[in-house]
Amino acid sequence: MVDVSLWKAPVAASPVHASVTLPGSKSITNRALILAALASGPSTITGALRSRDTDLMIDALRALGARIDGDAGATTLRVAPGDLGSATVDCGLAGTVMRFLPPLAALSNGAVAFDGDEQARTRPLNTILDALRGLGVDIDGDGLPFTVNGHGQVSGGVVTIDASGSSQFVSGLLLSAARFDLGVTVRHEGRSVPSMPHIDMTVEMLREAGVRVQTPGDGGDADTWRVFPGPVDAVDWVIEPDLSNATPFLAAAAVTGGSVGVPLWPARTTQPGDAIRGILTDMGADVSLADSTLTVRGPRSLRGIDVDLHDIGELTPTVAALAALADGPSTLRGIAHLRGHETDRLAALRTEINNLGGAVTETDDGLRIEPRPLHGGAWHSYADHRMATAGAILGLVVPGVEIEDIGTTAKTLPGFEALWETMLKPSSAEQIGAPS
Ligand SMILES: O=C(O)C1=C[C@@H](OP(=O)(O)O)[C@@H](O)[C@H](O)C1
Ligand SMILES: C=C(OP(=O)(O)O)C(=O)O
Repeated sequence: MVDVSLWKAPVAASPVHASVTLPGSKSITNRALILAALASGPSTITGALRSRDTDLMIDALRALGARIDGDAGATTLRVAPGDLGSATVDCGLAGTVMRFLPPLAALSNGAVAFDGDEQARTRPLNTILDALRGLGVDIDGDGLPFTVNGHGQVSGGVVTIDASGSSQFVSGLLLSAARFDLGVTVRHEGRSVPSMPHIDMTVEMLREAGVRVQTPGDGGDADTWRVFPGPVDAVDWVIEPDLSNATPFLAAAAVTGGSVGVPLWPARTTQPGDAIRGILTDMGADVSLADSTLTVRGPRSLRGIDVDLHDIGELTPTVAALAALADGPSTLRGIAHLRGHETDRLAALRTEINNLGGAVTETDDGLRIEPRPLHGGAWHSYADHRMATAGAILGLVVPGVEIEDIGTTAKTLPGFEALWETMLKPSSAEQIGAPS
């Protein structure tokens, strides 16, 4: 149920100067959990994110038969694979749970019943269920709720899908495919696949677990990914900080003319959040990476931007908030698929920024944002963690922004309000820590 209480977004009385340490990446944590549950021995996961999306994944894998040691909130997890059996899975509103788990559930010996939040029922899902049917899996239903009737084995083989709605359809099939009799060859046909770095993340993590993968980039056909059958090795995973969750904090420096540093920024990563460096630079901020800390120094005023976010759609709410505060117009393109995210993010951003006096129009594949003086008002978050954090960015410089259901940030960043409020304290340049 949506919490309709309002959180008064704090205004930055002066430029923000802070160091903010972020917890682990949602996307890497949930992939590591899946691979650990399919592995041939016990794995450890260090620096795991504990949030609604990752706890739903942990609960589901435990219900399916994996043993996961680590109390509520523990960021070091020991995962021992077990025999997979009947289970009930709550997907919440998590794309990674609803799309990564059905292929794994197909390997179980028993019926695995999936459901989730009411709002999750409208997220695109049938592509992966149809793909699994094409690979020999018995499934009742075409969307939430649905049941995967596992028979302990999946034939696998070649399947053609339209993954233009979500990269998670491809990632989900690839993650479990080494355990299918024939592995899998996924061919995409349709408009281009979004969020390609997330598929690269999947491929990289599979290879780290000793799985043989062929991609379009290494001799395979265009838009085709192949996972060969074989064991999944146990790995001691170390999770990078969540760079998408870092973006609102970096934006705080950009919109207040301050400076924010994020330690433990990886030198090389498949996380889309890394692209915030180029975006903030193009908007006029000074961005530097030294001694593993990414530091953003805000300009006197931000420039508008014309940017294709097709590969990095997750960053759209942050970029839209930045653009609404820039001194010239912006165009965000390549993100039609955001209409199937936690909420229709294009409609939500247009509506909420315009409610504060903005001038945002929706295009076929994105947003056009004209700068306007903004005023305070209620900001609806639509159970979308990134809508809530986008409102917080605006609230730093627009007095009177009140955010509905700030607790929805717990989807990927529990404790967001405390981290945000601490960032605004004068002493916070010293260190703001993630929970350990
Ligand atoms: O694989 C992943 O971990 C994700 C892939 C992307 O999904 P889409 O391809 O549906 O945009 C991204 O937006 C989501 O937050 C996480
Ligand atoms: C789209 C997102 O999440 P999900 O994994 O639920 O698709 C997101 O975190 O921006």
